[in-house]
Parts: sequence; C-alpha cells; structure tokens
Amino acid sequence: MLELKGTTVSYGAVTAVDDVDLTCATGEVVALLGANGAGKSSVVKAVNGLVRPIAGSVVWQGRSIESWAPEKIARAGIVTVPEGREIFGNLTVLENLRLGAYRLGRRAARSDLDRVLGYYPVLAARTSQSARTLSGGEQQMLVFGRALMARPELLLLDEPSLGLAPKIVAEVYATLRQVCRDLNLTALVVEQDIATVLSVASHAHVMASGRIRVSGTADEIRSDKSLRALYLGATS
Ligand SMILES: Nc1ncnc2c1ncn2[C@@H]1O[C@H](COP(=O)(O)OP(=O)(O)OP(=O)(O)O)[C@@H](O)[C@H]1O
Repeated sequence: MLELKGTTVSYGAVTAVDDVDLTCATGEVVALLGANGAGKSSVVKAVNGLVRPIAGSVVWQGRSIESWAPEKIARAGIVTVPEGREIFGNLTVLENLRLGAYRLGRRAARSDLDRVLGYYPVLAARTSQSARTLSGGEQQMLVFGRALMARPELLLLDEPSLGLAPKIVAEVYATLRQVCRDLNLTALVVEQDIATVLSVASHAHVMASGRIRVSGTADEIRSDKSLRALYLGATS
C-alpha cells in the first residue's frame, strides 16, 4: 500500500535519507527506529510531502506521490501526527477535533466524533475546555483524536512518546494498538521508545546516517541486542 523505493532526501549538502526502500502493507504497524539525526523524521516528511525527495519514489495505493503537495497527500488519506503535539491552544477540544474532519461531510463527522471520544474518554469530559489547559498526555490524545477524525488510511506518527511520563506513554500506545486493530489502520511510527513501539508494531526498520541498516519483525529486532550498541545509541 505504501512503498518507498530508493528514496533520497537532502537538505543542501546534508543527505538525510539515502536510498531507502520501505513498505507498509495494509493494516500493518511499522516502526522506524534510530538515534537522533538518523533520518527518521525526513522519511516521514518524504511521505507527507513536506520535503520532496531528490531521487527515488513514494508510491501510495499504486500512485507516485513524491511530487504531490502536502494538502493533496493529506486528502488522499495520509495523515500525520507531528512531533511536538501541535494543537490549537485557543480553541476548545471539540473545535480541535472538528478541524481534523476535513475529509468528511458534516453528518459523518458527527458520528466519527462519537467514535473518537469513545477512544479518549478523558477528552469527552473536556470538550468545551480550551486545548491549552490539557496536560501533555491529554494533548497527545487530542492530536491522535484529531488525526482519526480525518479517517486516515495511513497514519504517520512522529515520536508520540516524546516528553510524556512512562505511564502516559503506555496509555497512549494501548489506545493506539486498539485503534489500529479496530480500524485496520496502517501506521508508520517513528519512535525512540523502542520497547513500547515494538509492542505495537509487526515490523521495524533501524536507521543510521540516512540508511536502513537492519529490518525485521518486531520480535527479531527486540531480540537482537547488538542493534542497541550499533545503531540506537543512548535511545535504547
Ligand atoms: N531542515 C533541515 N535543514 C538542514 N538539515 C536538516 C533539516 N532537517 C533535518 N536535517 C538534518 O538531516 C539529518 C536527519 O534529520 P532527521 O530529523 O530526519 O532525523 P531523525 O532521525 O528524525 O532525528 P530526531 O530523532 O532528532 O528528530 C540530520 O543530520 C539533521 O541535522
């Protein structure tokens, strides 16, 4: 369903992603691991259109999208949950969620809202509260909820655990696991919290210096202790 082939991204003289091949099959959660600066976020940006690869292709549902604008890619069902929890702090929880429904008509949006609030009861209790008053974990749930309102076919998640307490990370991932199962969602998850993301993912790729160095099932990656010393630095 998603296939990167020879994808290469550079920022001037810096090659951030170097000849990367990667696929995500329908309904599969794929983890992208690696130390800081390995190129993970740049892979996500090559898929969501925020950067244009200088070589290679990004194929989504049979169509080459590497030269599409980000808006067109989002409308095609590829929805990004960016690093850093970008919420609209002045808007209420409900308004933030409604903003996610850009692919739906009004009636569909209403039923989706009920479904999303069902996954995140803490948000259901705070729909009229301004988003900036939420805790870090609640804000992360809000950006997930907003992404789900777009009825994603492919979810791109960039470090959802960043800055959250371990207990909250566990909650966020438990819901993510449930949502992916219920909706048969395909997801590509960039994460430094390796143990947590491997509990959700079926496959994982380990990046270093812009390249994919190791790929395998979540079990294979989990049991390969040498990976940590070789590629994952202090993040493991
Ligand atoms: N806008 C940019 N301009 C120049 N260089 C950049 C830019 N964005 C990223 N880079 C460089 O590209 C390389 C890969 O960065 P990228 O953010 O993709 O890695 P990452 O694995 O996601 O790291 P992190 O976990 O720190 O976000 C790094 O060397 C980084 O400094």
